[in-house]
Amino acid sequence: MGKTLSVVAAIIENENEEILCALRSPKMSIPNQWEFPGGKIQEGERPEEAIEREINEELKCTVKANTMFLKSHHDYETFSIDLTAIKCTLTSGLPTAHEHSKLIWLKRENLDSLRWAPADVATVEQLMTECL
Ligand SMILES: Nc1nc2c([nH]c(=O)n2[C@H]2C[C@H](O)[C@@H](COP(=O)(O)OP(=O)(O)OP(=O)(O)O)O2)c(=O)[nH]1
Repeated sequence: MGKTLSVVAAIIENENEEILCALRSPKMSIPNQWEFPGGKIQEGERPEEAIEREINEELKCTVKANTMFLKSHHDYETFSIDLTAIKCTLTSGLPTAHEHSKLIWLKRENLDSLRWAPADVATVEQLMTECL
């Protein structure tokens, strides 16, 4: 088993109660699969700081980290991920895809229509149970 990465991911909801979903590009690791935007926590960073930095870098907008939503662990074949999903509020600008192939807003009930990165499935399921 390879190394374990600590990764933060943003759950961003808009005024229509839709959640932002991002398609990883063919050039990224885990290509062509959907994720919640974010990235690796750097040394010395708190998860809240990491998600605010990553969203600013990747989507060219700003968010505020609100509440921790779900921590999950997933073993890929060559590495593992500790994923911390954090609910965030958009504070300025609109998310735009720079590194991703596409961004879409989806209602919770439709989240399982996408092919998610395997590490995200637990978070997707938790989000979908919130709408029951
Ligand atoms: N950002 C993000 N990464 C995820 C999710 N689910 C999942 O398995 N991953 C994986 C993909 C990558 O192997 C790793 C995060 O790397 P990344 O490429 O997004 O992070 P980064 O911007 O810090 O990476 P780098 O290219 O700057 O080194 O976690 C998710 O929901 N969001």
